[in-house]
Amino acid sequence: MEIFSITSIYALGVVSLGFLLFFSVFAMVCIFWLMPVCKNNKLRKNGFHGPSPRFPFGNLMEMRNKNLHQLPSSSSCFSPSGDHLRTTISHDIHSTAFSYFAQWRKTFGRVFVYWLGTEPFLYVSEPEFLKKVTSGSLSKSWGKPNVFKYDRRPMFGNGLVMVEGDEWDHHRHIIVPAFSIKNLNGMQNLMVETTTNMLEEWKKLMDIGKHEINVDEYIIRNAAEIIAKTSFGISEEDGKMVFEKLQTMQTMLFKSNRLVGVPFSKLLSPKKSQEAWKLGKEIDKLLLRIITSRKDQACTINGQQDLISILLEGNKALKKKLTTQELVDESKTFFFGGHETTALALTWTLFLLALYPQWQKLLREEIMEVSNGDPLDSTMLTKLVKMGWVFNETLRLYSPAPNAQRQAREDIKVGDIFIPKGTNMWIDIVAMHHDRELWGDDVNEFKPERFMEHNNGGCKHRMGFMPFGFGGRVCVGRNLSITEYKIVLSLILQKFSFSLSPSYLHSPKIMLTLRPSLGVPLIVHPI
Ligand code: HEM
Repeated sequence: MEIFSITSIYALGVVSLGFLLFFSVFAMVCIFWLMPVCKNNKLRKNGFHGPSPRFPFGNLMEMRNKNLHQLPSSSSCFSPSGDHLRTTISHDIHSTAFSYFAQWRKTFGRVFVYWLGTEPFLYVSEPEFLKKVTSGSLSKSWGKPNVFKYDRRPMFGNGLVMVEGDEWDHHRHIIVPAFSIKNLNGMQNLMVETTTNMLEEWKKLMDIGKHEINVDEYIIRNAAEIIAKTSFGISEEDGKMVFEKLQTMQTMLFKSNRLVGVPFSKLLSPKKSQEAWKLGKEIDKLLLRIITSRKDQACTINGQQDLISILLEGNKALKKKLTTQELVDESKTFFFGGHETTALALTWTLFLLALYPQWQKLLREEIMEVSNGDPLDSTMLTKLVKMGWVFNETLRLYSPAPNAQRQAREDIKVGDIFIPKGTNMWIDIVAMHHDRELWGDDVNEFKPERFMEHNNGGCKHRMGFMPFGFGGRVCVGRNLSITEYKIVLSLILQKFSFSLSPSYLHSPKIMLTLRPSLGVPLIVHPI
């Protein structure tokens, strides 16, 4: 009897395990296959087509293979004369850095469906479509894709870039005043001071006969130092630590061969995921120490409060305050969002000005006209009009933020367009900035003067030029980046002239942001 009951318990256990296994497999098939297929069928039924996905990678393998065939265009094989470089380097980066999208666009049009793993994405590079499905009251129907939330958490936490709905409203309301023109003006001396130190380093290199400088490395460190001081008033050492940890984390999280959307892909590189989360925690700890020490005492730089002090003060006055962890996440967001994008705008500008020395000359003359040799102040910065055109043209050709993503939080119906709840959207900013139909035949030429008469560079659609995003979620740091850009570029142009090094290889690549993946070596000379 006893033996019978042990056997039956054993059998029951095996059967339960069998059922559990069956239901787990069934649930996985449903979540990772049937549900996405269902979503995809709905999209197709509503007229959205695209390349055929393969389980479990979707179109990831095709994307990888298509990009492997695109080699960087080498300038080192040619004589480094300016004219020659101008004809060998192409600004048509959409067809090289994003060749998969460029090819699918030719086949399926400006809006189509492609898959990252088991996640279907509605690819959008048509401004009118984007306007229709996101403007007005529909803006609140979109959030940020869940599939990226886990990946990006160590970097942005639950900061402004990631939050949604009422929580986003609340965060944005507290943060926007910190970026007021008055606050930004107070940060200018610090930007000048930090950049002057960087340029002294360049001068020292030249004094020992070294004229080739990898400017991208200096520019990004300078931008990190500026944001560390203007945001948190933190020491150079702490700033350097946050910067280095963020850089390592970014390399780990956003290497191009990531398997986004592929079920259980994290298990393939558990060490890297763990390491990134560990770095995220270390940065949190450091920022937490800074914020806690600040709670009672505001920090001033040149008599001006830094961003975190302004945030803390704004927070004190509110009924519903940001928690300490939310403040840490916002600080991380400022740090990351605040240095990389501006540094890239400056780096790509130096590359373009090296390629087009006539614009270097024009900008130098403009700085002299406006400042008369005196240190630049905020009124003078607004008068650097041509520099503003160069800024816009650089952001158009080499947009540091190459795309934006959304996920529909509810069914969206506009006219005959139907987008089911849960649909991801991939907005290809680079494609719109390089679209011949929107910009004309000179779309891939560097022509800052196109911004002379129109703020949107004469683009045929208002939303065809959107380096800072669109709608309510437009970049909060826009004015900070323009101020920093004008100050750093003016100081460089006043002291040095530069051309592209023969060792330069043109290799724009996406790693969350759009980077010159092999650096920007310039030959620099004092004026
Ligand atoms: C040239 C420089 C910059 C570029 C090209 C840029 C680009 C962008 C873009 C495209 C978005 C929209 C993303 C989306 O819709 O998903 C965005 C949002 C944001 N940016 Fe920037 N950005 C720059 C500088 C900065 C700076 C200096 C800061 C802060 C110190 C900053 C902080 C943010 C934040 C917090 C958001 C989220 C806004 C929200 O969702 O409400 N950015 N940026």
